[in-house]
Parts: sequence; structure tokens; C-alpha cells
Amino acid sequence: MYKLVMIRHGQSAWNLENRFSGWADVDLSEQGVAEAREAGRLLKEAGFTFNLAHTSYLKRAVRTLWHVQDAMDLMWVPVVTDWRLNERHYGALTGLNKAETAAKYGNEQVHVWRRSYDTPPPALEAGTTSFADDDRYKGIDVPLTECLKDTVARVLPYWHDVLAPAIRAGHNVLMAAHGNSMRALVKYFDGISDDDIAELNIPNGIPLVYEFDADMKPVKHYYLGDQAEIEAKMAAVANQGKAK
Ligand SMILES: O=C(O)[C@@H](CO)OP(=O)(O)O
Repeated sequence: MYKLVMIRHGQSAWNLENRFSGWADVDLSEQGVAEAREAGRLLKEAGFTFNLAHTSYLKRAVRTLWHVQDAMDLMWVPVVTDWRLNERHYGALTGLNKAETAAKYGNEQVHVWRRSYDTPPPALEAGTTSFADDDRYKGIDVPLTECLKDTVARVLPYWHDVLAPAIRAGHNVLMAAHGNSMRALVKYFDGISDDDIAELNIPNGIPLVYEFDADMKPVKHYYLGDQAEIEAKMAAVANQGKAK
């Protein structure tokens, strides 16, 4: 039986302020650090171990991974970073407060921007993004916005070409990523329809375990931790996009 453990980063400074983050490189809040460390403790207690880690180019995911590794006494594990695990690019919404945006454009519109499969948020104007000038994105066709479909288009090749072969080769892989890069993978693993994926929210800092059969077909998945707390965290993520 093969396994992948994924974790969405712990609470970030902009999750705390309820701002759209996307590719903005925001760090963890104090709560986010505590969530990451607790996730590591839980994983260790449950007997998990890893010998390979993958994460995005964004420090909230990288630092979450570091804290999990530290809490598990696995700082030696090789870490691969790749932009394809980044949060989806939030276009012109990046940095805006989600509740204020909902008050301005309506809850329904913000829900479409946040959760529809194929309607991207308004794009940044070409030339206004600093991401394209960033060293880490050299040689990458940096998007100006992304819907989940666009995110799927970069995350799935990473799964097929990098993660799945590593798992099949016998690695115990831990992946630290983001709400929407994980939604992209979960959609594929569980065959969730374009409509139904709109209702799926990933909680911060909770390990999500997927088990696969010999053909890498997902057979089971579960979150590690207190299930009532996890449900509450998912509902809180869903509610972030509503006007106060
Ligand atoms: O702001 C973001 O980049 C993401 C994740 O934090 O938010 P949302 O849940 O609204 O897609």
C-alpha cells in the first residue's frame, strides 16, 4: 500500500487578516507555527515517518514543513521546492480583504472567484506583478490570475511526473502546500465533479493522509486529529469569503 501525506500550511499572517494571498509570500502567524508543530506531533504519535518532502516556493508552506520536520525529529529529510505546488494565483484580488471584497461585490461573486472551477478572479494587469521579476520564477510563464482549472493544469503533471513516481519507488512523501493546490489534487484523487469541488475547503495545519493501492488508485483518505475541530476549521475557511 502506498501513501501520501499532505498538509496545508498553518495559519498565515494574511489568513489572520482575512486577505487573499495567492502568490504573495506571506509568513505564518504565531497560531500557524503552533498548528504546524502540533501536526508534526500528531504524525509522530501516529507512527508516520518520511524520507522525502515536497513543498511550494512560498514561505508559509516551507516553514510549515520545517516545523513538522522539527517536531518529528526529521530535519534531515531532503526537501524539494517547486512553484507548481504554489497557492493558485489570485490575480487582482491578491492582498484584498475577503469580507470587504464580498461587501463590495456580493457573497455570490466572491464565492465564484474563490471556489468555481473555471472562472478566474480578475487578472493583474500585465507588467504590474512583481512575481514575474522574482528570481524564483525565472523561466516560468508566470500567470496573471488562475482559476482552479489552471491550478489543476500545473499540479497534476507534478503528481504524475514527480510525486507518484517517488511514492511508487518506495519513498514516504510528505507534501506541504496550499488550500487550492491541495484542492486540485483531491479533486483528481476522489473524482470530484467541477460543481462539487466548490464546496470543498481544506483546513490549515491538519495532516491529510491518502492511501493508494498497487495501481496508485486512492482507496482511503482521512484527516489526522480531532474531527469536530477539523470540521469547524473547514467551515471557518468557507465563511472567510462572506461579508460581515
Ligand atoms: O487567499 C488564498 O490564497 C487562499 C488560501 O488562503 O484563499 P481561499 O481559501 O479564499 O481560496
